[in-house]
Amino acid sequence: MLQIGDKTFASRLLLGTGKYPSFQVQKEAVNVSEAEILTFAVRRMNIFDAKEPNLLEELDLKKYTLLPNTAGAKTAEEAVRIARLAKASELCDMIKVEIIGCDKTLLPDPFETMKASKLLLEEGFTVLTYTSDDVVLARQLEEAGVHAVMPGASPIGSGQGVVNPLNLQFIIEQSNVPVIVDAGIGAASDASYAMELGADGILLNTAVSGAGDPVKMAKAMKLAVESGRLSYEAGRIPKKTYATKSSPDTAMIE
Ligand SMILES: CC(=O)[C@@H](O)[C@H](O)COP(=O)(O)O
Repeated sequence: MLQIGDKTFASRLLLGTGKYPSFQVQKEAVNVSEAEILTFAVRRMNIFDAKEPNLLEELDLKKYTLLPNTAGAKTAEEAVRIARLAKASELCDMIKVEIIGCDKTLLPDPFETMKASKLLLEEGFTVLTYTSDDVVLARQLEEAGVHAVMPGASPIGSGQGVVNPLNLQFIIEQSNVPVIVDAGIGAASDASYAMELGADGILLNTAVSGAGDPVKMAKAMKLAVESGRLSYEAGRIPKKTYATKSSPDTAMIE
């Protein structure tokens, strides 16, 4: 089970809700993924046009935990304002802190991210923080009290998969809070690999919403996260330079 703050989840796949080709496909993909945590950008919520379909209105909120994020914020103050708005809507008291510091790479601003995380912790939020794969920053965020750290596998929407497995491994080894690998996953093998490294969960969006068949990819991601976790728990064999026979040399038929 994945535990974040005081909540536990059977699924270790967290799904983003942006950029699907249609509302129907979005609904089906969410369903097939069996994700229990759905993230959405508070600033992009459809609260203005009652005629437009709105996933949040259709969801069985007993089945899903909503994880609002502060996408669009460039400063801690903006992120805090967005988080308060999400809390006021009574959808959830969890918040994903996401403060972009560079428009080209969409990498997070470490200083504003730390500041916002601390302010929101003081206000009683359950804070999950999107961060780069910086090992020291991840440790300092945990020391500040965040409930989960969310290092990127690679830039948001790039689909490059895990570009720095060593840093992810260091973060995973040092962390006492869940490590959710967030952003950059491109294929099921990327998700499985990150889970095999020991990540506690994966948050992804584009790999599913932008896939040729998003519903099929949602299923693939569900299975990949599960198989990666099983493989991690089972314990992989050590890598060796040279071959080792896989059947014994003894008791051979002459
Ligand atoms: C940090 C961030 O915004 C990510 O959560 C994003 O929503 C998902 O990234 P991908 O679209 O690359 O999966």
